[in-house]
Amino acid sequence: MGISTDAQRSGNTSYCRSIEALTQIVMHRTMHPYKRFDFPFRFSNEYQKQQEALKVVDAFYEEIIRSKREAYSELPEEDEASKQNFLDQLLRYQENGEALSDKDIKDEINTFVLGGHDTTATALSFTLYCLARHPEVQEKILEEQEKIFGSLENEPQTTYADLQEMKYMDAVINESIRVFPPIPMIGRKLTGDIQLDSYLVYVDRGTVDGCLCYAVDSRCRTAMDNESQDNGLTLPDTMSVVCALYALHHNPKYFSDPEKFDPERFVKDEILPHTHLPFSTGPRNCIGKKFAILQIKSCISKIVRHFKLLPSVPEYDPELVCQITLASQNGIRISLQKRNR
Ligand code: HEM
Repeated sequence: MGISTDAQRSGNTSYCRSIEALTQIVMHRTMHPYKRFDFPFRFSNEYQKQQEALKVVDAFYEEIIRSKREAYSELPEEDEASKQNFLDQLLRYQENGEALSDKDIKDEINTFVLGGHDTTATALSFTLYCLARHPEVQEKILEEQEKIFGSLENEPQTTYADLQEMKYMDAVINESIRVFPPIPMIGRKLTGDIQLDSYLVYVDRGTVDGCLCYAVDSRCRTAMDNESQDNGLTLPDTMSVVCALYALHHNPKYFSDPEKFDPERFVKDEILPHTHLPFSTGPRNCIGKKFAILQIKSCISKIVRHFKLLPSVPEYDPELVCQITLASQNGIRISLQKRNR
C-alpha cells in the first residue's frame, strides 16, 4: 500500500491486537457451529469484543486513506510515478469517478493486508524451519544459488529473472506449504445440492481422509445425519462446507509418507492434479500466489546466502494450531550461523 506501519518493531499495536482478536473470534465461530447463528451471537461478550476490534481496524484504514490523500495533495499534478501502488490505483479510480466508496477501498485494503501478510509470513517461517531441519536440502538450495550468482562472496541485486531460475527453491517451497499449508482450511457456502462420490469419506471434525472437514446447515444438522445408504453423500444447498486443505495434503492416498518433508516429490513432478492446493483452486483461488512465491524466494535466497540455518537447541516439534492461518503454539524457532564468505 506504500505505507510503513513499522510492524516489525512495534508489533503490539492496537491494530495488531484487534486483528488477533478478530481471527480468534472467526476461528471460534467456525469450529463451534452453534455460535454461527448471528442473532444469539449479538448478545455475547465475543460480539462486543468483535465490534470494538472492528472499530480499531476501521479507524486504522481510514487513517491510511486520509494520509495517502494528504500526501497526494502535496505532490505536483504531473508526478504520476509516485501514484503507482495498489492503494494509489484504488484512490485514482475513485478520483476518476469510478463507483468505489471509501468502504469499498477499506474492504480491499483489508482483503489484501489480511490475505497477503500472515499467509506469506507463515509460509516463509515454516520453510526456514524445514531448511534448518534438513541440511541436505539446504545444501542443494545453496548449490542452486551459486549456480545463479556465482561465488557467495558476490552481493548481487536479485532480479526477477534470477528468481525464475530458482527451480529447486520452487520445489522446496511447494513441499513446505504442502506439509504446513499456511491456510489449512477454506470455507464455501453451497449454492446447490452436491452429490459427493463414495470415496470422499466424511468424518465429523478433523478428517484425515478427504477434502471435507465438516459441513453444517442452517439448522445445525451435520452432513453425517444425511448420509445415504450407498456411502455417497448429498450435501444440501443450505450447507456451508469447510475444505480441509491440511488433511488433503497429509492424505497417504495422494502423498506417500505424507509427514515426510521431501521436495523431490515436486522435482519429479509426480503430484496428482487437485491434491496440492495451498492457494486453493477455481475462480476464487489466490490472486497473490505468484507475488507470494517471489517474495518468499527472494527472502530465502538472501538468508541462505548469508546464514547457515540450524535447528534450535533443544530441538522441538511445532504444536500446530489453526488461527485462520496455520500457527505453532510453541513458536517457530531456528538458529542462524553466519557463513564465512
Ligand atoms: C504463501 C502465501 C499465500 C497463501 C498460502 C495464500 C492462500 C490463499 C488461499 C487458500 C486463498 C483462497 C481462499 C478461499 O478459497 O476461500 C487465497 C485467496 C486470496 N489471496 Fe492469497 N495466499 C497467499 C498470499 C497472498 C498474497 C501475497 C496476496 C496479496 C498480495 C494474497 C491475496 C489474496 C486475495 C485477494 C484472495 C481472495 C481472492 C478471491 O476471493 O477472489 N494472497 N489465498
